[in-house]
Amino acid sequence: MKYVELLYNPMSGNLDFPAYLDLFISIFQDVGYETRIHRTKSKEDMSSYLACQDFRNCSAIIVAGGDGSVNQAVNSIMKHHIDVPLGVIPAGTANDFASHLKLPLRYGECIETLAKMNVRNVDVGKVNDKYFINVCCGGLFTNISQNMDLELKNTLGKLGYYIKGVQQLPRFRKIRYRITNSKQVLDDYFYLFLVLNGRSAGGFNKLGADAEIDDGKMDFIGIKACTINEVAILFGKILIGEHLQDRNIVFFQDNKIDIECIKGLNMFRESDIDGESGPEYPLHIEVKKKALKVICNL
Ligand SMILES: Nc1ncnc2c1ncn2[C@@H]1O[C@H](COP(=O)(O)OP(=O)(O)OP(=O)(O)O)[C@@H](O)[C@H]1O
Repeated sequence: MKYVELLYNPMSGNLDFPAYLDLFISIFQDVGYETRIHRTKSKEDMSSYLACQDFRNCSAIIVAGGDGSVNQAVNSIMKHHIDVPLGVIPAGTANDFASHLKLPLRYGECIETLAKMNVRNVDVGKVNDKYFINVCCGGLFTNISQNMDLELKNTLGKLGYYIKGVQQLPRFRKIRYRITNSKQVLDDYFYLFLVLNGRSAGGFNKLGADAEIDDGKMDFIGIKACTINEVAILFGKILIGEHLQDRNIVFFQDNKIDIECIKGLNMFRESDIDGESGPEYPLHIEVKKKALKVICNL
């Protein structure tokens, strides 16, 4: 019998996904699949469960959770060469990857879409020994998702990120990065940088340029150290997706980017990948073109 593996993080988003388990089972049953369910207890549980299962007869691994849960699953799938398509149910606070795949945000519609099993190969980012699906970033704001109180996140959702962001403003510090791409070396002071695989991060859905899911390129967006007034104007432009031309933005696309932190390392020792803590500097970032099979709505 064909089956799909459903892994759900019961702590993601506003904790409502478990009420949809029967709907999930019945939608997949109608198209001929049994469901095997694993309720993940922790990050480690997600990784160790995926590492030790036999997926030979499995038609899809479906993760219900936010970008953090999906990131954990992608890391295991890539590291253990699990050749099974990944499906995502946007049950988290920020669901950037699900948006990138154009999956509906309502659970019922999303499950119906996943059951059509429209599989495509998409790009995955790799930084040092970790994989990311949406974003690898560094500098100011980058640890917001990692450090945010779970209750605040679950009650306020994305608004919680913005509130935390505003709280960080008095800590504005410039950081000197040396950034090497295939054409040039940039050495400058920044507040933060983002390397995007898709277009969105942290719920901001117009951050990157128009990008294809399998074009083998990442967008680098760096916000240069500037005055607080200029930062305010820039954030206004980011909200409407008109920031890439701003003089305080460094923007380029490439498939390999190296980033060294020259000054300011004490405060920002680690990077952030998909809202989880990322590797320490220097960062060697590359695109693994079409390396991941996903169920999408494209
Ligand atoms: N795989 C997991 N299974 C169960 N709990 C987890 C898992 N991963 C993280 N947690 C816990 O769940 C909470 C939310 O984790 P995380 O931020 O990684 O989830 P998420 O899927 O990105 O969802 P959200 O977008 O709501 O944050 C945290 O308290 C974390 O400790």
